[in-house]
Amino acid sequence: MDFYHLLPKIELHAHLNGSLSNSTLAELRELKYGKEVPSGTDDCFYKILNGESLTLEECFKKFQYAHDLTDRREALARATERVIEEFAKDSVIYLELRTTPKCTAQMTKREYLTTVLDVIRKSSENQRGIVVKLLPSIDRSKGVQEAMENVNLAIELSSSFPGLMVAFDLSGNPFGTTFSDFVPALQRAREHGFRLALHCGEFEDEQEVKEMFALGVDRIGHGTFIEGENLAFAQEHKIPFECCLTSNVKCKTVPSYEDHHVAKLLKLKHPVCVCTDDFGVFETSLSQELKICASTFSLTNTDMVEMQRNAIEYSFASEQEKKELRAKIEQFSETLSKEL
Ligand SMILES: CNc1ncnc2c1ncn2[C@@H]1O[C@H](COP(=O)(O)O)[C@@H](O)[C@H]1O
Ligand SMILES: [Zn+2]
Repeated sequence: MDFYHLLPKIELHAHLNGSLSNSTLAELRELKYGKEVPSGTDDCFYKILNGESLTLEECFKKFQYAHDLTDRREALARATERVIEEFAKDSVIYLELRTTPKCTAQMTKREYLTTVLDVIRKSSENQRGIVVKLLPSIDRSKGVQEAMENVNLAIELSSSFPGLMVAFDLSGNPFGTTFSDFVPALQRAREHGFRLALHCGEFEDEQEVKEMFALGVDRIGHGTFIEGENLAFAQEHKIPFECCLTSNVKCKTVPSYEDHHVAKLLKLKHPVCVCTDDFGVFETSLSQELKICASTFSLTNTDMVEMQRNAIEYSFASEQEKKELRAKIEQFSETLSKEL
């Protein structure tokens, strides 16, 4: 089996509903609508079911499908299980999964969040060799009131799920929203012990990045357009970047793998971790992302092991968990050096 698959990996930036593979979508579709693919099913889902290649626009439709198919507890639980299983199958040993709690016709936001948390708790009880944490997300497009609702809900539930919700994410379509409006909610999360892993500098807005830094960001999601003074600040404070290569190339926020900003960060020896973002939507895996990173920037296997070792330090795992994760990487590294 190949090195990237076997390498014990750390995933720090993955959205639950973007991480549903084609087979998971097919399974959830059957759960909701039955075996028959009804006539009139749009071509795109038909392509997904048949594993045909998709255009970018069709890839983005997967978010809509995913949201439709995870609108009730059983389906959401199944989706969460599948995502954890597929990361574990890819030798991911630590996963920080993020999701926006949603209120649907069939469930409340509280039910949404407890469903996901219950599955995560069970997955660690089953000892699948993967540690999973949850980062509740704030979807910017849903507005400030929902943001505060999410924070209050997470605060309320955190004592029932100790150690599982470690940080808050801010994501979603940023256009037409103002970051400062979300500061009170994020500040409240912070005061209650949540770290902040925000989508930051995903588009060009120097001022917004400054405001995020002023609030305090523990990790930067993407950071595509962080340059100049802001980059200097990130360097001074050693704020890690979560770099999602295929996501950025497919969304065209970077022109190519070669031109991805991770190149600049690697050169600066700035803390970075390579992540998938939405492996279902962008049809990738963490192994594949690491392989692309290594081959594009001529990194060795030793460099890639080191990248995973470093990612442990950027994670929001507890000290005990970090110790156990480090041991797994060391064990792999020793086996590797014996084979050489
Ligand atoms: C491509 N780059 C991105 N930039 C910003 N937000 C993104 C994103 N990819 C995903 N999301 C956010 O995650 C949601 C899906 O997962 P959940 O329903 O929360 O589990 C999307 O609806 C969007 O809000
Ligand atoms: Zn993201």
